[in-house]
Amino acid sequence: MTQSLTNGEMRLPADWRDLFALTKPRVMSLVVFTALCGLLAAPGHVHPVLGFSSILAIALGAGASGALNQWYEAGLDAKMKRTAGRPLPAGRLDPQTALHFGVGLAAFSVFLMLFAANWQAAALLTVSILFYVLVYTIWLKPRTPQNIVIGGAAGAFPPLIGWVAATGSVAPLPVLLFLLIFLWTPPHFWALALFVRSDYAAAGIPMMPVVAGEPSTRRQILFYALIMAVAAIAPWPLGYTGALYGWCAAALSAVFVALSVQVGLRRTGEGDRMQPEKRLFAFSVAYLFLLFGAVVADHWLIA
Ligand code: HEM
Ligand SMILES: CC(C)=CCC/C(C)=C/CC/C(C)=C/COP(=O)(O)OP(=O)(O)O
Repeated sequence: MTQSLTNGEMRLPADWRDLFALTKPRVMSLVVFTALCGLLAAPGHVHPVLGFSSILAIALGAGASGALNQWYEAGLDAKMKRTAGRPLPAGRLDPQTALHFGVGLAAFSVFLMLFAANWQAAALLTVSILFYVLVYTIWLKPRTPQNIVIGGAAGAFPPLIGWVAATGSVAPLPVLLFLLIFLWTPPHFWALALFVRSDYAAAGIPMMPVVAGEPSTRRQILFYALIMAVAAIAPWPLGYTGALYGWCAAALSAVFVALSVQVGLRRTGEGDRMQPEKRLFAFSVAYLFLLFGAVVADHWLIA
């Protein structure tokens, strides 16, 4: 494998870039950020090297689960416009390499966590990887439109894992943060599913807009956004965070709910370019980045 120079810029050889793409780096950036915030918001002091290694373990574990997800779904991904260009359906990577990469990285991430932090964090990391790959990808996703409601729990684990890596135990605040991501996932994903519905229909994946239709999906987005807002603000009145977090959570959640009302009260997006749905999807990502940033800022202000 040689490195190639393109336009004067050093680029990774194609196969390394494909392995990297297999880890879903853009999606996992938010997973890793929420994990880092969980670790930084925990009480006590974590040695920087051990803290860094713990977050690296979560990044590698999340990446491994993304790779295994793509290995299992290569056939489905080939049927959808959004995913047809991924390394496996596009034929740039062979399935066996992807499988070995995913399993090897998953095992390495759990051992790294075991050495860098504690067995509790390593156990939680194992559960999240298995949850995403076995419970969500293999079991629920092809069977039920509730797939992301239940399976989405996998994506809610990282801040809890970060906290447990730092402290060795669970506490109310990271459990509330788990609940927040759990309730955030349906509006995050269904906003996107509304505008790529035909992709999922073509691949025969029973996502909510395909099975229950648009109006029902819109109502459910609004429902989850409302209870998510309550869960987001709750740590403040319950005394687990201060007012800085509280006001940030209230302001950000107000915008999230306002965008969800726009999506929720629309009859149909057909005939236009689904602008409100795209706005909600984009904001959902910014929302979680900012909210978790606020958890850490609030913690440092109080500490
Ligand atoms: C089962 C739960 C979830 C499902 C089904 C889901 C699905 C998706 C899909 C299909 C995309 C489109 C872009 C792509 O394919 O790369 C996406 C984007 C994204 N998701 Fe999720 N997601 C889920 C949970 C999460 C969680 C828990 C996080 C992080 C905490 C997250 C963070 C992101 C980010 C940051 C993007 C934007 C990536 C970009 O900029 O392209 N997602 N999600
Ligand atoms: C620590 C750890 C293991 C974290 C896992 C984090 C996790 C479960 C994130 C879920 C986010 C994600 C990539 C969803 C994509 O759904 P999809 O696979 O249905 O999307 P696709 O249609 O793009 O393949």
